[in-house]
Amino acid sequence: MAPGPIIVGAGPSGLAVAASLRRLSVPSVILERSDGIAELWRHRTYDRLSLHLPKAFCQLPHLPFPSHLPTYPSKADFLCYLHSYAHHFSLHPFFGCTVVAAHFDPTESLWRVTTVSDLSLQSNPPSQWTWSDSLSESSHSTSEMGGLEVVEYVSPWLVVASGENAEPVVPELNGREEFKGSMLHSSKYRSGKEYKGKRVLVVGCGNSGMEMCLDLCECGAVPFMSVRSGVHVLPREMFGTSTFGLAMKLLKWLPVRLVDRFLLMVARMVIGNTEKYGLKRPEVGPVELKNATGKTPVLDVGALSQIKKGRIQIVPEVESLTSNGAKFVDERELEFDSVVFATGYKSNVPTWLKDTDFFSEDGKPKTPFPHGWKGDDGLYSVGFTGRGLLGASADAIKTALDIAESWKNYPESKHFILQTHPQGQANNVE
Ligand SMILES: Cc1cc2nc3c(=O)[nH]c(=O)nc-3n(C[C@H](O)[C@H](O)[C@H](O)COP(=O)(O)OP(=O)(O)OC[C@H]3O[C@@H](n4cnc5c(N)ncnc54)[C@H](O)[C@@H]3O)c2cc1C
Ligand SMILES: NC(=O)C1=CN([C@@H]2O[C@H](COP(=O)(O)OP(=O)(O)OC[C@H]3O[C@@H](n4cnc5c(N)ncnc54)[C@H](OP(=O)(O)O)[C@@H]3O)[C@@H](O)[C@H]2O)C=CC1
Ligand SMILES: O=C(O)C(=O)Cc1c[nH]c2ccccc12
Repeated sequence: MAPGPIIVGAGPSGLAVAASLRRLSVPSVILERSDGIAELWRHRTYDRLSLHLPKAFCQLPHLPFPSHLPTYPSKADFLCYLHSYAHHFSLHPFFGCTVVAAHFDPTESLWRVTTVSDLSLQSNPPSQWTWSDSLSESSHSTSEMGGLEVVEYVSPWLVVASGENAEPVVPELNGREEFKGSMLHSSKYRSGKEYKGKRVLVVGCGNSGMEMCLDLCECGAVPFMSVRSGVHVLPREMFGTSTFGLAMKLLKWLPVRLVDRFLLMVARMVIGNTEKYGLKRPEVGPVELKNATGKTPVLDVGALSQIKKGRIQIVPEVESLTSNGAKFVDERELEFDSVVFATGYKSNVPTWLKDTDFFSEDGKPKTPFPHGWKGDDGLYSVGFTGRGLLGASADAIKTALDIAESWKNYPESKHFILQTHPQGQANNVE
């Protein structure tokens, strides 16, 4: 029996909800598949990554970024902040614990969460802990599975914080097996240094595709960017302030469509007509599209000027890969040394969360923002709003307040307090 809510994922969302709970004196258990916090940011992002939104829009609840950090902190700055956040709130996730199944047990009104634990990733395997309650002993069942251990955790509350970007999406292009060069997803791309002098096809023109093309360019490679349905490119800043911040301010007073018209008008003045370079704009405006589909506008950090100079070449949708390159839907055929798929990510919730219709097939809550954070029977989702870290923080605060209320009313006899945890792992409240 977990000593409080079970949180799946130790990314920014999981840490934010655990910290918010801790401030309300509610202990929690964070289950994380990786060997440390924020696996996406540590292991699945390119070297030159920095926040595209000003730090004020990316900080987690109850602890601002240090003032000495630049407006757009680097990946290293952000990771440093997340580590100090976990330290500040004494959060100790259980690492190496992949949640493989979770379901609500209506007879006991409890969530049963099955994990496969990779002991090599854990400094402190959960099975070493002792629990104060007799019930907890009976329900904390473990069994060995080769080098792995299967552990079931049980709690009245389950917080899904496994992320919208949990798994890479790679399209099943015709001819994939024939292509002889290297192929990888953007989550495996680190730097353009490895591609000096190479012709690289980047499939996808979101923030990842754009920035990797820029990186390739700066490292002496020859990038081509394949654009399928189009993209809104906006300058990162307008009138000396961040475009995102300005849009947020305008949205307080004006309808979305008017804000979009304003952003597109200023964007045209600042960066020109992007359609001229093969970057078709979607019919729907950038904010409306983000709200409706989660598709993020690109905030330009330099790629556009390389596109204008012809150093990043725009190509249409890929029709198929060939042994030494790709064919495009306009029948052109070009040679490439490597293909990088900047084709986005998906949630993995449908693979492990069973018997609930709270999440849809794409692994995100069915109920639209801002109401998608709370399901039935003590189920919560944090970080699935399509609104980045700002949305995750808002979810975390609401979730923690709601759980704290129900925790208060939960019979004292059922508060299972983890008495000893030799290496001090759980987010226990003294
Ligand atoms: C390249 C990139 C740059 C971004 N930049 C920004 C930005 O500048 N600003 C912004 O607001 N947003 C940005 N985002 C959006 C991003 O989603 C958020 O920054 C943030 O990482 C979301 O936090 P999260 O905790 O919800 O998800 P994640 O960071 O993905 O964390 C989820 C955690 O859950 C773990 N997990 C997943 N499945 C399981 C499982 N079954 N069992 C156990 N653990 C599991 C993962 O290992 C991971 O540690 C960016 C995204 C990407 C890909
Ligand atoms: N510093 C920052 O703030 C950064 C933030 N991010 C964020 O990370 C998240 C993921 O971004 P990203 O990795 O760019 O992914 P996105 O989902 O934003 O973009 C995916 C791109 O791949 C294209 N695509 C998908 N499938 C195919 C296919 N089968 N054939 C051709 N093209 C395809 C999409 O085109 P189509 O529109 O046609 O589907 C789109 O251009 C976003 O929220 C983004 O904002 C990423 C990088 C930096
Ligand atoms: O990365 C995301 O999906 C975010 O929500 C943060 C973000 C990065 N670039 C943006 C541009 C417009 C709106 C949000 C973002």
